[in-house]
Amino acid sequence: MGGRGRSRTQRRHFSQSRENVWKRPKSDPADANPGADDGNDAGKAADKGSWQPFATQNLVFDEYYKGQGIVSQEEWDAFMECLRKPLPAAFRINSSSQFWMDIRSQLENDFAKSLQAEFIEGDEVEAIRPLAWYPENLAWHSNFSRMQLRKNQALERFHEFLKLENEIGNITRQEAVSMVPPLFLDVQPDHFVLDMCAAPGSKTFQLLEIIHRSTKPGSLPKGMVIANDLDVQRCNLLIHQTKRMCTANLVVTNHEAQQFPGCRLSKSQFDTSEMGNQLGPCLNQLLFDRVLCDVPCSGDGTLRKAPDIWRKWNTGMGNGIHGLQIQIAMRGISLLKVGGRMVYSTCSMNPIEDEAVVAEILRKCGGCVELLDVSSELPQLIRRPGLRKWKVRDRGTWLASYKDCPLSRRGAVNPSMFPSGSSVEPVDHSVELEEEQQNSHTTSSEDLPVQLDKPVTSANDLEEEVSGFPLERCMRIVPHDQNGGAFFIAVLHKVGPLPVGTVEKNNSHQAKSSFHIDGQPDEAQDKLFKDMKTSEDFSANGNSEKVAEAALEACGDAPQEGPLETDSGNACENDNSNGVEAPSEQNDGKAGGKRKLQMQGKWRGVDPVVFLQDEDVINSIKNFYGIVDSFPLSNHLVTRNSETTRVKRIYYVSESVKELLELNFKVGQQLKITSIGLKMFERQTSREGTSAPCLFRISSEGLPLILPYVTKQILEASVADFKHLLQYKSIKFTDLVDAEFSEKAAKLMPGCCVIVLRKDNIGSSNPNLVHESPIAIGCWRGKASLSVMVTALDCQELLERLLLRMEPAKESPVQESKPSIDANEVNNSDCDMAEDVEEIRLNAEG
Ligand SMILES: C[S@@+](CC[C@H](N)C(=O)[O-])C[C@H]1O[C@@H](n2cnc3c(N)ncnc32)[C@H](O)[C@@H]1O
Repeated sequence: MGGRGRSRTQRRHFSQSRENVWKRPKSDPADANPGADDGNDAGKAADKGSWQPFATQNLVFDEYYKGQGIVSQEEWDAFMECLRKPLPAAFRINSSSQFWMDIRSQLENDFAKSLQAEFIEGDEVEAIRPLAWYPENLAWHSNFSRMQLRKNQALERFHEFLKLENEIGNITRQEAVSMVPPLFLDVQPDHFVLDMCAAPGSKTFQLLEIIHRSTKPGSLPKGMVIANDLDVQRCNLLIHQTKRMCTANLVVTNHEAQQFPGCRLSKSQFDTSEMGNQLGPCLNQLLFDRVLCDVPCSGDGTLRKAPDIWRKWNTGMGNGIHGLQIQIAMRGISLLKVGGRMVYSTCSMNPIEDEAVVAEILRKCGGCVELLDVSSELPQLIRRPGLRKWKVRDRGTWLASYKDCPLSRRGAVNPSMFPSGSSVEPVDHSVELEEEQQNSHTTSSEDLPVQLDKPVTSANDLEEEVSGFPLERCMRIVPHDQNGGAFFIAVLHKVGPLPVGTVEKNNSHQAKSSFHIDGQPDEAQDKLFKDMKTSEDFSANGNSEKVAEAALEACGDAPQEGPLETDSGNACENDNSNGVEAPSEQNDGKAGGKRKLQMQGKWRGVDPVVFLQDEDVINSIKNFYGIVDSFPLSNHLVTRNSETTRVKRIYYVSESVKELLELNFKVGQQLKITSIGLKMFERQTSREGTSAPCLFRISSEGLPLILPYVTKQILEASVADFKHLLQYKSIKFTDLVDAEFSEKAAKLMPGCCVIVLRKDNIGSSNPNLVHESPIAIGCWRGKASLSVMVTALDCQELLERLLLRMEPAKESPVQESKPSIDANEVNNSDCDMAEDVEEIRLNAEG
């Protein structure tokens, strides 16, 4: 359980990322979209002021992908027709949720049947179905678009179910194809995993689920996930997403992935005997068993859910980001252990962002990395082999080889974009180049419709290069094969250490070429590049921000919209209670720093990470809740505030994360950590809270982990009392049904306590519902009553789950007699924990 709401700020970010919405065109679509003048209804909007659907045609796009041979000529129409249709909704059941089996059973036994009967009469298409290639029926495809779900009255019950479960954190709405990359990583529970470009976190969530897969309640896996993203606001979305998972094995960082720190101890720092005792053998530097490299890209695989890409799409998008993609991937390879696996993926169909990048990795790594043939893995997933032939298109001209590229364009076109990857012989072209630049008019921009009329080399006239690498082992998922989006995936295996200097060698050329922004005249680009070079902000890789920013708009897995709720708790000690808004210096979007890497201040925009060493605090918590020694607290608790007297939240970190932190301290805090561990304890702020014997309450997020180790302040409740608590939020001791429970509750110390649903009460009649972990909630023992400390939404969900489990008995909490005291009265009059309860209630109300 735990608060799963979203703050107002976050709601704004979410709504800005809405997909498939109708938008008022900023300018006449015909200005930017050749399709608008080409029989495209949408483009013919006579009334510029009216709301128009997105145009779903772009002639440059057509020409480009026909030329690249992404699909055969015979399939072209089916491919395009599918791309123009809205994307059906897909979602995943979070296997870490306590109720995942209940939810799966509800989908299989209830919705799959009722929706089918209601909507698809006589039709063979299923209304909803599990994705055959996803393990254990955990991922689902629905044949309804998000628009249909929102608008169709008859789908209301299903839509409400999706919204509630999504908000609670029991399901995650995620594009089906975006679920694929983590499945090819072969992650094990003891693996150290780096998710290089992780926000908003859909795949991070999957990775965490996998490492937690076989852990028992109350225990933690040996592995960990570091989820990194350049964009601090998107990092906050990721923190929010993953907060729904009870994990102490996650670290969120905010770096340019291509510069991700290696945290390598110098020889002098590395005292073998000391390290041997304190750190695992791999932690003299940061190396990973698995790396997910889901890079920023042009995002044209998401056209179905982000139709504005039709208008924006041009060949410069892919060409412009190719260099950055190589840099990120190469950094990933260098951080990968020998023997480790890296998945490179994009939500773009463009070979320049896909096969060309993979080929360049293989070229640079010179035999130390191999491209794996994974054709036997996930056999039910329909995919196409990667291409070995493709061409480069620059400014409306097809180029088959780098030698065809005019000198003036060699800043923007890179040898690595071509299948052979070969550069021309290194000749000094500076004089020729100067002449060419003087004579040329470089103001025409690429791909604009007017350019289409000029004679260009036809794609078929070119003598194509063919890559010597087995790129057919890459996978391209195309929309019409499975009625989904498009994705590209390559699985790489590091078989030996990289030759020294591999990563740095070619960066300068790529840094410049990746800085190409479509439509910018060469001089302008050069100037921009020079300006950046001289500006303080520019690092060797600073280019990424600009290019990534353009690509960000298009990148997949945009956060989903839905009704929102707030709750406290990301890892920033200074945050306001919503848990999403980072400290003000971090989030100053108005100052233009919206998508910037935060570098200001001593801690570069984030709060310090500090091990909680205050024995008094630790002992008071330990004694109050009777936490047994087998649950180690010392060296596992961290705060984000160096002044222990002002600590608000205490986070629990796994053994692996603890070791990582120790290493990070030793290397001078190279890692910029925005979030770490699991929020376990929170300081009481209400008047009554501060006078309780223990100043810290157990947080909802941390409760499932610590529950088996709590021996004091914990009581078992009958189903009736448990339900009443969820229903009325606060109950006087005298109103509790079970007299023994009432007596015990009155004898608890004032302050936070844990109420566990007595196990034999429910679920026994349903053989599908075998649950190991008990159902428990945090409560507050006040002067004369018990009050729940979970959000209204969580209470609602728990009540519904209990009701479903007890269905054979047809018991309904709503039909039962109400205790004599109303929850509101209790909250106001008894004033138990008034502030906290009020805060929870307000949060729940959004
Ligand atoms: C395709 S999205 C990642 C989606 C994510 N893996 C998921 O499944 O939710 C690409 C991400 O890369 C981030 N990004 C862009 N440039 C970056 C860079 N140089 N280093 C790290 N992240 C970057 C963007 O902020 C964006 O969140």
